[in-house]
Amino acid sequence: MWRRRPTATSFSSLKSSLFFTRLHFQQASQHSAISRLPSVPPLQQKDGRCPFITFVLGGPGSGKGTQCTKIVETFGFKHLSAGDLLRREMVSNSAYGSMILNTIKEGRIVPSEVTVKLILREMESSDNHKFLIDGFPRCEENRIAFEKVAGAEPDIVLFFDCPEDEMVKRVLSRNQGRIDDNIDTIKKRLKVFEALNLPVIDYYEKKGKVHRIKAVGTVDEIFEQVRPVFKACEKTLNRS
Ligand SMILES: Nc1ncnc2c1ncn2[C@@H]1O[C@H](COP(=O)(O)OP(=O)(O)OP(=O)(O)O)[C@@H](O)[C@H]1O
Ligand SMILES: Nc1ccn([C@H]2C[C@H](O)[C@@H](COP(=O)(O)O)O2)c(=O)n1
Ligand SMILES: [Mg+2]
Repeated sequence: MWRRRPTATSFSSLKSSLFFTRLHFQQASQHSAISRLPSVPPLQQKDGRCPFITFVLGGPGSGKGTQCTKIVETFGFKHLSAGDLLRREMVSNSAYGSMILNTIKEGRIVPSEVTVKLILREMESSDNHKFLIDGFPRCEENRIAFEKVAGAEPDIVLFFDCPEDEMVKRVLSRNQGRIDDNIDTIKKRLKVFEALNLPVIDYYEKKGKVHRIKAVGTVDEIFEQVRPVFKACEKTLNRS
C-alpha cells in the first residue's frame, strides 16, 4: 500500500477543486491554472520505497498493450492502461460515464481530473512499486497534472514508434469490440496523437528519458528491443 505524509495535501482533497474544470475549458490559461495546484510530496511505500514509473506511449495500435503484457511477465510490473481504466469507469455507473463514452467515440482526450484520479487510485492501492502507465500522458495537460498531483516524474518513457499505415491495419483487425476501432475515429485519434502526444514525447526526449522502440516486426522481435531497456535499469528497479 502507498501513503503520503499526513501533512501533505492529498489528491482526494483536490477532487472538488475547480482546477481541472478550468483546465478543460480554458486551454489557453492552463499553465497558470496548473501553477496554482498545491504540490504534494511523492508517493512512498510504508518502507519508504518510491515507485518506479514507466510511461508507455505510442500511437493507436502501435502495440503498447501487447508489449506491456510481456513486460509484466518478464519484469513483474503492475500494468495500468489509462484507456482500460476509463472504459471500466464508463461502464461502472459513474457520473462520468457518458462524458467518457462521447470523448472516446470522438477520439478526443478525457479531462485529466478523471484520468489522473483513476491512475492514482490504482497506484495507491497496489503493493507493487513498479508501474507501467500505458497511454498516459496523452497531452501536456495530462503530463503536468500527473506530475503535480502525484509529486512524481516518470523514471523512463517507452515510445513505440510505428508507421501510420501499420497502426491503422492493426486497429482495424483488433476485433475486441472497442467503440473507437473504426476508420473515422482512428483518423481523429491519429491527428490527436500527432498534435498533442508528440509534444509530450519531445518534452521527455529533451530530459533524456525516452527509449524509442521501432514498433515493426513480430511481437517478440519488438520485445527484444524493450528487454535491454529494463535490464539496464534493474538496479534502480529494485531500489529501496
Ligand atoms: N508486432 C505486432 N505485429 C502485428 N500485430 C500486432 C503487433 N503488436 C500488437 N499487434 C496487434 O495489434 C493490435 C493493437 O495492439 P495493442 O492493442 O497492443 O495496441 P495499443 O498501442 O495498446 O493500441 P491502443 O492505443 O489503441 O490501445 C492488437 O490486435 C494486437 O494483437
Ligand atoms: N490518457 C488518456 C488515455 C486514453 N484516453 C481515452 C481516449 C483514447 O482514445 C481512449 C482509448 O485509449 P487507449 O486504450 O487507446 O490507450 O481512451 C484519454 O482520454 N486519456
Ligand atoms: Mg492499448
